[in-house]
Amino acid sequence: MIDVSHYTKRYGRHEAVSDLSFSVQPGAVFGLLGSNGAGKTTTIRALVGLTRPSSGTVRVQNVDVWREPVKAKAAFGYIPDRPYLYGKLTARELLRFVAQLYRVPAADPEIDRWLEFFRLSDFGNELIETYSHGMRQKVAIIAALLPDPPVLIVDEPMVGLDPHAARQVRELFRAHADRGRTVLLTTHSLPLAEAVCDRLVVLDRGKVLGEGTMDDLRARTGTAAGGVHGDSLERIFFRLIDEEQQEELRRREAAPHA
Ligand SMILES: Nc1ncnc2c1ncn2[C@@H]1O[C@H](COP(=O)(O)OP(=O)(O)OP(=O)(O)O)[C@@H](O)[C@H]1O
Repeated sequence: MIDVSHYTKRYGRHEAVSDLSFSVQPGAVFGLLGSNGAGKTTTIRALVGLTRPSSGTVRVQNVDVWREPVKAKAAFGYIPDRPYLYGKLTARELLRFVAQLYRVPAADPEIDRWLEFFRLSDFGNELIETYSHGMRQKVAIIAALLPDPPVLIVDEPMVGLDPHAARQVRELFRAHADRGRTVLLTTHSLPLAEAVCDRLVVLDRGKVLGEGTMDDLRARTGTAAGGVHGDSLERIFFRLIDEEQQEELRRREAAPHA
């Protein structure tokens, strides 16, 4: 599970994320949505131990990421938006290295299976520096999933993937959660979020505009309920952003010199 409690991140006087709280239970895919600069990557970086919170706590599998980083990091796989992979290793070498770090038993057949799954078998012994962007992204996804982590944290997973791979990855995330694991992802793809996420939080300029299931968000925004027949996430998303902009306008009119 993932637990974010009153998380705030400040850069100088700028508050990138303000008092964000949410939790994700095993078996669920949770989507973190928002406009550019909303604070999605900042939140993910706190959760994976890369950017220290200004206040609040972030926990993975009941372990505080900033108090017990090694224990927390053993519990999650992380797919960054711009993965760094060792270019002078082949995909097989890199994946064996990951398997050793995470003590994955009998990893070689598993690595072969993953390479085959992503149509990379013919390239498994080529240096990663020769790979296309999408091929690197696939290797990063395999590296995160190879240890079968209880928690998977994903920042913008679909960038650079072809439509076939994008569908595979979408199904992988769903299947991972359906096996009792926890998945958190950020994405700008509203159709992806709508297809795989059980719950969502919509952020804008560091603040939560809405949180819950699709039907919770429909109720919150007054859009039409009704499961798959209800209003789309796109409509809900724009309604939330629109409401926030009108609210901002009212605040400015009330205090023009603030
Ligand atoms: N290292 C940093 N120093 C100063 N400000 C930063 C830093 N990293 C992020 N920010 C600021 O924090 C805010 C949130 O950025 P973040 O990268 O989390 O947004 P995002 O929701 O992931 O956006 P995008 O969809 O564009 O990737 C932005 O205003 C950004 O300028």
